[in-house]
Amino acid sequence: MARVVVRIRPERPAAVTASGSSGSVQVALETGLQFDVDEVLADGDSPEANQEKAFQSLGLPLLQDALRGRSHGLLAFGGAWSGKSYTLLGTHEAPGLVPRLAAALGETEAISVWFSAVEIFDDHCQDLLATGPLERKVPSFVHHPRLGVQLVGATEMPVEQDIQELVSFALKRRALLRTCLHSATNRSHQLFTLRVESAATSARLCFFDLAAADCAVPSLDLRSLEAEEPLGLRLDSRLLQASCPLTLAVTDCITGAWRCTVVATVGKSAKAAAAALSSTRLKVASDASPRVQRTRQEQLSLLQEEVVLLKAESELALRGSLIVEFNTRPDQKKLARERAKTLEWCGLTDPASEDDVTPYLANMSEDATLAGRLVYHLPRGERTSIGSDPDNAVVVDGLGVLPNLCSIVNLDDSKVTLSRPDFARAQILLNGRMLSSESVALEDKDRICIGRAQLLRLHIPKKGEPTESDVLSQDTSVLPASPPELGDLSQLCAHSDSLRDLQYYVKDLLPKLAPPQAVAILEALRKVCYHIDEANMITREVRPEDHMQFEVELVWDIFRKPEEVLVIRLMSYAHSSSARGTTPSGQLLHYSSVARFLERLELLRDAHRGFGLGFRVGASPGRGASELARLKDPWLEPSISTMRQHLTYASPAPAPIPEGVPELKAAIAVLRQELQDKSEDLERKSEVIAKMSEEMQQIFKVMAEEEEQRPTRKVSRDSEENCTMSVSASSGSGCGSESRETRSRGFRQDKVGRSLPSHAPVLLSQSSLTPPGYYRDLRR
Ligand SMILES: Nc1ncnc2c1ncn2[C@@H]1O[C@H](COP(=O)(O)OP(=O)(O)OP(=O)(O)O)[C@@H](O)[C@H]1O
Repeated sequence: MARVVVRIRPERPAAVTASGSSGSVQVALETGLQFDVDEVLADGDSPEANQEKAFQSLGLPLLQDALRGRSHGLLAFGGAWSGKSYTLLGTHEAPGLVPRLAAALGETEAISVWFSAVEIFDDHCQDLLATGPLERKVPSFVHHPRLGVQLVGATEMPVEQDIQELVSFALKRRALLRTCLHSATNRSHQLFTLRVESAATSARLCFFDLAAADCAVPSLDLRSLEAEEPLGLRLDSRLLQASCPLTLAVTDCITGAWRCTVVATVGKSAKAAAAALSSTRLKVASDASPRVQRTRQEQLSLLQEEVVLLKAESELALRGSLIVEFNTRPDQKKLARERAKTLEWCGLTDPASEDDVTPYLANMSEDATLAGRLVYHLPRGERTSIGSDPDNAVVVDGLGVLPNLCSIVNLDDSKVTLSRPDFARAQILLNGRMLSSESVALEDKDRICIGRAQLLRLHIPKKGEPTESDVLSQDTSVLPASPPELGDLSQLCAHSDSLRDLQYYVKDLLPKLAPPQAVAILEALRKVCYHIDEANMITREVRPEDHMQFEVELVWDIFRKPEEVLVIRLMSYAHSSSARGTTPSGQLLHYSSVARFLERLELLRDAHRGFGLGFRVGASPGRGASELARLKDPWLEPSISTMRQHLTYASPAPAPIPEGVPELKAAIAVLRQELQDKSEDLERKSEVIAKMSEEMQQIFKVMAEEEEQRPTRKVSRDSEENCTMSVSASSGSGCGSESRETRSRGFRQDKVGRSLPSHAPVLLSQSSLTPPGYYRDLRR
């Protein structure tokens, strides 16, 4: 409940009478209205004594609250010139509540006091302590659910010096109105705040100098207070509707969050006194309890926490909206269906794959971006078949992959077995070795090489989660890292066709060498033979008709490095027919070192890929391939003379480059001129041809007419003479410019001087139509 005090100026109106003692005073008006208040301050003649009395009554409770860390609001209601500002601020001679409180707080140790002054006018706020242009500083009131209403953006000055200077600075900047009664009356509401900070507490003392109802726009609506409804509830609804700065500013005072004091000042006007005393009916929401005031540091950390939360919330909201947008896009469902279908077709999905215990095969690749991209789950209790046949659960296509290569069975998510038919023994390697029997139990992280196309690694989650390095491992070596045992020779030979061909030779050789050297040679042989087998597989698949085969030979210089002891030869086994049958006769195509062979193997792999795409690769050695074709053939070794020939003659000789740019430019200019001359000449010639063909048309027409008239026409000798004379007169103009007289008589002269009828065919002279040299040019 707010404490209500009435202050009556010395010149009190006769209409106001007060009776009763402190704590229960009745103020009555002539009109009959009565108000119960807590205290009445009737001013006497001494201004200083009056102000001191007002401080004792109104100021001390505020001082005690501030020192205890409680905020307190004081609302001053009253008519124009009733003494509101006088009560709050006073004068230099008789300071009001604010300067007295500031002085009292300043005397207390370990407390700092800050002063701010804000004007609320016509629903706008202005900072009265701002030193720049007013419009640059626009403070505002912000309602925080836990910290209450906060004044943001107002200048706060530390109260270290005389506060009167700050007060008079602020008062000079407020909006005033000149009326017929008063020289200047307050047109706006003002809020003066003392923020009191100590190490443990933080409190605010807010003083509202509320303008008289008839002077301010808008003002607090006091009429509804007469209905004695709880103002707190009413203001809450107004808060929601209007966010009026004044309403926001007083919210904490009258909703019970802060303690509140109401001062009704009574001046000379009886009407204004009635309006002011109406404020004494102000009721604070009874169930509200004063809010615990937090220190500045606590407020700061609370706000920082909220900023983090709000950021997270907005981020969450943004992501949520993105997910909703993504999911509601019309093509998403269709795309998801198609993706699921594709994965199903590839054998890459299974309902069981959703749990975390189903074993799976993941591909290994030297390229880290491709490693682990293919994951084949092995459903529990099912047989997962692997091969190039589309009916298999896992379809793998590529070199050395048979239609039905092997199958893997997941028995109970921890026991997994692999079985393969006997004919596929060379096409499946488990950890670099062939399977000793048709069916074996697999272990976690076993490497399974499918033909020469795919290297897969088994993961059994129940036996340990694969690490990231497991999945992205770029170690794609198929053969085991451990060196072979000398006693393993027959098993190694069983792995490899090429090594099997050498087995008797190697068996003889190895006992003659020191054990380390023997192991090193065996290891080198194992690696090389593995690659030779691949080269032979490619060769058989891509060009079976050429019967070519790569083989290993050992150079009998065993003190060199093992790789240098081995050489690779390419043989061609054309079959020759004889009476005994068909016998292979080998022809050596070339030798190469291991390093060179490995380079060639890369080319062969490319050729195999191209073959898969339908390209014909290489030139057959037995079909008299051209030298150039041999050069491009990755199997064949071109002779030195072929290469030299190719380098010398195959590419065209480069055009001589002019020594300097000026010469080049001159050459271009000459060529351009020649081109222009030729095109002009061509134009002239085409004009002439057009004219000639026109003339020819005329001639043919005339001939046709002549033909029709021939029997009736006869030329007289006399007429012929006339014609000759006439033509002589016009000589020099040529036949093309025959005279009017000649034509008028129907005759003209031919080339040899004979007279002809004017419509007879005529050979045009060179001088009349053609340019000089035309016929010469034509002959060219
Ligand atoms: N109790 C008082 N004793 C002596 N002088 C007073 C008293 N109250 C007010 N005055 C004087 O009356 C004049 C008007 O007072 P004040 O400005 O405080 O009124 P106000 O209610 O704030 O008016 P407005 O709302 O119109 O601005 C001032 O010069 C002030 O000094």
